[in-house]
Amino acid sequence: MSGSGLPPVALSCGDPAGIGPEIAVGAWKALRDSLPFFWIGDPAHLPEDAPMALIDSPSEAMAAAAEGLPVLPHPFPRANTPGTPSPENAPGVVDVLTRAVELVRAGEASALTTAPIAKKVLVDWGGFTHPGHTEFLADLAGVEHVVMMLASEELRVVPATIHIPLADVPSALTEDGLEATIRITHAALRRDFGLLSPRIAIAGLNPHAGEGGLLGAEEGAMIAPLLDRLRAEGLDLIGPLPGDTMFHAAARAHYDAAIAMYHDQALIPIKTLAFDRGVNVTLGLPFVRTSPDHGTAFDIAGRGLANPTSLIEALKLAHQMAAMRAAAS
Ligand SMILES: NC(=O)C1=CN([C@@H]2O[C@H](COP(=O)(O)OP(=O)(O)OC[C@H]3O[C@@H](n4cnc5c(N)ncnc54)[C@H](O)[C@@H]3O)[C@@H](O)[C@H]2O)C=CC1
Ligand SMILES: NCC(=O)COP(=O)(O)O
Repeated sequence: MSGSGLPPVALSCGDPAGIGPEIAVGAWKALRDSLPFFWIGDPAHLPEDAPMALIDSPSEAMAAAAEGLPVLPHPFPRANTPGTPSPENAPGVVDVLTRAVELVRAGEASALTTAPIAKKVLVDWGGFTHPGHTEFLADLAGVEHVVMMLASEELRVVPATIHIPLADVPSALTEDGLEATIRITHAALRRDFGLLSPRIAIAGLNPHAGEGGLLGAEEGAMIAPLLDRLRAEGLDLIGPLPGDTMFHAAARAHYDAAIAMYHDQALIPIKTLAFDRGVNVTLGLPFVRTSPDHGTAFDIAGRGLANPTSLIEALKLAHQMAAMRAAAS
């Protein structure tokens, strides 16, 4: 237990050939006195000079943090080569993730923060059958619909469809799916972000939100009628708005979160505004999960260039959400 009375946050190693190991050490340096967390992975995959403290159980993390990054060891078959993912190590990345979830679900960890994985590496070599953590965690938890939110001080944004080809977006956008996304987002803004009457903006799919049907039909046929129905229940919804103009500073002042129709419509604005500080949060799971907004950054791994700030923000948000849920229960 920490000073807050909560167990520590579990941090999965992600792909060890990416920047995960070095930013975990950076996060420990920043948070060692304020936020208990532990890293699950192979200690031999950490940078050579990294201060670390091996632990046998998450309950030892708080005390161990005085010495170094608390590490719950999970041996991998191969040594690490930063920048070059190893086929032999790929199954271990998935095992660590599964082990971290088990610790959270057993109450030994208060929340899960994940370091980045390379999806294709895990699908090709790791027996992974999902396009990302979000879908994998939903499956592990037995939840049908979860929501990906990217959060920063400047903007919170949610893609209504996630890791699918752009060509599949129109058929994947269903009224039921969008309704679930709006409801889960609304509930999370209240529960996890303390916003009693959240204002949510919803993007259109097409240029100019369809321009009255001239540039696309989805807005008039599905999105606008759904928003009208939910507004009648009292939800504070704006839209459908043109995706190209809803993210400038003055527009952002009118909402607490924006729901976009596809991955890049959502992630381009937040990564432009706050790439080094954005946090990816999965909403709708029975436990808290956050992650940095960036990926494995194989191009700079092991070179001392990686910025740990997004991971630090992810750990802080995980701890804060776990504390809010504990206080409310
Ligand atoms: N949550 C997760 O597990 C995520 C995983 N990915 C995965 O990461 C892999 C690489 O994806 P990319 O599109 O190249 O995105 P990326 O975020 O890994 O890299 C994009 C650019 O930003 C730089 N960068 C990223 N994080 C940085 C940091 N902390 N400090 C300094 N520079 C940083 C990289 O060097 C690169 O130039 C893909 O396989 C993708 O699936 C991508 C996003 C999230
Ligand atoms: N672009 C966001 C991303 O790929 C993160 O996905 P996930 O692994 O958190 O599902």
